[in-house]
Amino acid sequence: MINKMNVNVASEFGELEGVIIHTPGLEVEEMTPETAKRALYSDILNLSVAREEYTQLKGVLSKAGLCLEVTDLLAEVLKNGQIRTDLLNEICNQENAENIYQELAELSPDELARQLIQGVPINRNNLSRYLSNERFSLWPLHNFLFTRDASMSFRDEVVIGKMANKVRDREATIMEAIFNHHPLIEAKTLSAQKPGSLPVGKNLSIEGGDFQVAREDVLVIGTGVRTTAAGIDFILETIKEKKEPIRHILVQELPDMPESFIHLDMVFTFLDRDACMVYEPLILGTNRFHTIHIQVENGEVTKISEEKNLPKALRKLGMDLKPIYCGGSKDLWTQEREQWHSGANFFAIAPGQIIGYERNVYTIEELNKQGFEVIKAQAVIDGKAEIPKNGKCVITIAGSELARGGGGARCMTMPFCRKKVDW
Ligand SMILES: NC(=O)NCCC[C@H](N)C(=O)O
Repeated sequence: MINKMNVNVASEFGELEGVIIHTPGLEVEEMTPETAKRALYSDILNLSVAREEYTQLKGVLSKAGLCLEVTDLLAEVLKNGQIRTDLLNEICNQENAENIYQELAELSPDELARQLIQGVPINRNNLSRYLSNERFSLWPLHNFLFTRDASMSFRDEVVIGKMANKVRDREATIMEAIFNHHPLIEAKTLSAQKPGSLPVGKNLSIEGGDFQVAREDVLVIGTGVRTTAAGIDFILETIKEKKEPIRHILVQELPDMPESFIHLDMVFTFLDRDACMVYEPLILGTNRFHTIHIQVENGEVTKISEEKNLPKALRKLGMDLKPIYCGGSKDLWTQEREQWHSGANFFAIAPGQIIGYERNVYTIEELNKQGFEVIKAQAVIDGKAEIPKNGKCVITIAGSELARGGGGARCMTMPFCRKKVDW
């Protein structure tokens, strides 16, 4: 019997207590080279290889804290008749699929959860549907293995994302239902899909890959193709409402192209109290992508100003982080190659204890030079290696196939509870 857990995330690396993941299912293969772009993939995946790799991530996470699967959480929530009706109504309305409401309403909670994630094949029972080029009435959620993006924990709240692309909208709707109704998790939700009366602009979108909790009072948020200025203004308005003595938002602009720059966590992740991973050309190099500091005091924006770069801005706020270079520091080509395959995307299970792809060998070598012991995930899972009690380490997972989906360890994890960091 697991006790109810309160959402509590005030850092990127406090010891992990609870995390939500999604083991990839049939949905990741439901695309062709032609439709991969619409599915937000740059290549097509092989499910059995991806699952085998994912098992390593899950194995390590399960040793660190409570590791919950979206499908199980959703199926639990769907056992309640009223919640199920409301959620189905919302999804069918959102996706113009009212015609399948009844057939979905009759499914068992487990089967409904599966279909809401893996997609509902089109029933070709009239001429329009018979001739349709579409394969599904409800699209498979190809990207749900990246549980990071549809919702984000911040202190005792969960912000429900407003996804930049329609193909990911249902992920956010499902996460909202889970956080609002699952008996195991106590959370306050705040939906960017439904900003209500908050004065925010048009084109609001915000995704978890851009949202990082540096400290209780400091957020770092990327803006680019996935998170808009209006998305960050939404967060700003909610912070203003709290009227706390002081809060900071550091904003990092991101390039639109190539697609490996979609989120901030593809170029910058926190590793420890004193270290961060950076894609140097964007985070430290001279470029036209600004770093902006928004200061909020007692419910008012008191200052918006430009900073030299993220590590310098964080240093001014008392967080002195040594930047470690994705791809190593010698060769720009290597940096570009490893950044493309999520080489900067690390997930911390505790201060200085991080998970990343073993395929990014130059990045792993650089971490090792900076004092991180390299440990293979399989060795941890098989009990042949221990995660050191207090030492720094990088636990490497296989990721040749997973990386083709466009994300790494941070993208594949949605932490909802971490221990307080002893700063
Ligand atoms: N935080 C992340 O960077 N998530 C990776 C998301 C990849 C997914 N194919 C997408 O384009 O949304």
